[in-house]
Amino acid sequence: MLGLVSNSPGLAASDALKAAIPIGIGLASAAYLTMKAVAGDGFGSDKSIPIASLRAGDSTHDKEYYEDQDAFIDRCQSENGDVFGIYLMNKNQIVVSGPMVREVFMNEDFSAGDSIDELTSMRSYFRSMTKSNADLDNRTIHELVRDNITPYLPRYTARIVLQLEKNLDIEMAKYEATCRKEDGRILVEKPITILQEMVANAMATVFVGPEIAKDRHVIETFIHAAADFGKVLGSGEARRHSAWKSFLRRTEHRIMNPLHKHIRVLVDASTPVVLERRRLEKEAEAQGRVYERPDDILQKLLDSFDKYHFVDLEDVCGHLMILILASVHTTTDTSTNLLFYLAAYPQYIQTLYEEQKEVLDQIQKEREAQRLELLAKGEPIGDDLDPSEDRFLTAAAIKRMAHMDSFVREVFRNRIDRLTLGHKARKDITLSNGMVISKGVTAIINMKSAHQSPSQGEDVTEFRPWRFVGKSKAATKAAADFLPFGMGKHACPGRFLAIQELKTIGVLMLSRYSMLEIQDPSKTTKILRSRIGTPTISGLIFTERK
Ligand code: HEM
Repeated sequence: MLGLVSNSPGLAASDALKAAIPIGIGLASAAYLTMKAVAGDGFGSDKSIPIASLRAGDSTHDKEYYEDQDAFIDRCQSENGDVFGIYLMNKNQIVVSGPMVREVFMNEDFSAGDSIDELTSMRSYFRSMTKSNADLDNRTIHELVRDNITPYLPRYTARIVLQLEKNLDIEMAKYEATCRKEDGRILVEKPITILQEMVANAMATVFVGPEIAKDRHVIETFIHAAADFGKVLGSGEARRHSAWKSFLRRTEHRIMNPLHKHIRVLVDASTPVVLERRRLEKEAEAQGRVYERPDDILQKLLDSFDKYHFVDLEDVCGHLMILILASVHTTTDTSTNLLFYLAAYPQYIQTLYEEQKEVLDQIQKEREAQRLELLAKGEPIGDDLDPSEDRFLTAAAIKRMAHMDSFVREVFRNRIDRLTLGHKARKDITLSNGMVISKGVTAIINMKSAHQSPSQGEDVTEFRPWRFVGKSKAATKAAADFLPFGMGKHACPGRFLAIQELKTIGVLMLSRYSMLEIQDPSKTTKILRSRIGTPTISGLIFTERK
């Protein structure tokens, strides 16, 4: 979900605002504007919450924040403590830091959905894509992932890995043919295009099954839906619209939702397949056989049609579309970013490569031992112990790669926006320090306070990829010290799939390439700290493993 919102760069909102504010504001008028912001709208009535001062010449906090997020937060926190007001992204918000972060995530009267909707009117789009489950706080989308993807992940893994591998080879072959440099070095100017193909194909094979995923239109939908959506979501100005304009905008969304054409693609591609599945099921029933159900999310949703109150196939595809929006772009973006981290820190590649060899060696030995034991007992060796599969990247193998897991977690820790995941108060809420966040006000999370707290270990401002090895801190563990997936009841249910894909992509890349280099090293810092959804601004050079 995050990616959808972040598609709209934060600066665009401040740019829009800048246009409305006279240039050349001095210290005095800046102070006036701060006061106006406080009194005018949104901070609420609790005067004990301090408002961060504005830098001389600034009319909002956007510029200072985006110039150096860490320095901005350090200044504000040292001047105001853990809870303070800021004017960012066209909006008055209360920054919540440290131990109180947990209180925001765990209190159901704070709503991340309300906050995103205020910025983007996203819900009106979603409502126009589905025919059921219109209730604001409906948990269906969460449950679809929790109940139909996560528990079956080990079963889906073989298909996901195969698809990632296949598309990596197809895409790299294109570059090898046209962009091969000397010494086995291959320049890829837009690495995200490789990851788009890999992730879209892997997600499609699980979401709609291999047959429907063969349809190129379906893959294009998986790749482009989030970007098309991002274009119409806007950058936050919607919130400033009058009630009348907001109404018009919502009506427009219902009629001109660009995602309707993507839903049509899914419906058209899946209709014949679903009909054929029905026919085969009936045939099996008539012959007294057990129908072997296809193993994909579409089938699982059809099997639970009544449970989820679906209306028809179009409705099912609308729900699938929301899952696509939540999953494909976020995973594509973060896996592309992972490659840039591998390129920026080449000194860690050998350890990661050795780890994958060691894990696969170990699994091969264990399977050999199991086969020998069965032989010794005179028992048959099943297909599950087929020696040709000894070195497959199974879910269990990927799970054992502790260094890769720690690397991925550290990438998230390092990259994350320092202020994000706003939650809007649905009523006046008193924090444990006695401060009250008023109804309608957004509490925004100080990620720096969570991700750079002393509990993270040494050198918290540095990238230390083995920070979490040997600790019980898996990259999937959503908690107060790791918040890229949120935490609590609404924590991203797709994180298990996302992390598994990210680790697999890292493993596959390093099994084929011994080194990655950033084509334009001057962009390194900017890329490593880029927001989810921002375009990659440099190519990557891949060196083939000999
Ligand atoms: C790297 C990839 C991903 C990132 C960074 C990410 C991040 C997030 C975040 C921050 C939230 C909001 C959590 C909160 O409100 O506390 C969220 C919610 C959600 N995500 Fe993800 N996500 C990713 C991948 C996925 C995938 C692969 C799926 C589906 C297969 C998915 C499905 C969802 C859903 C359904 C929600 C809404 C949960 C709710 O409101 O209860 N996400 N995600």
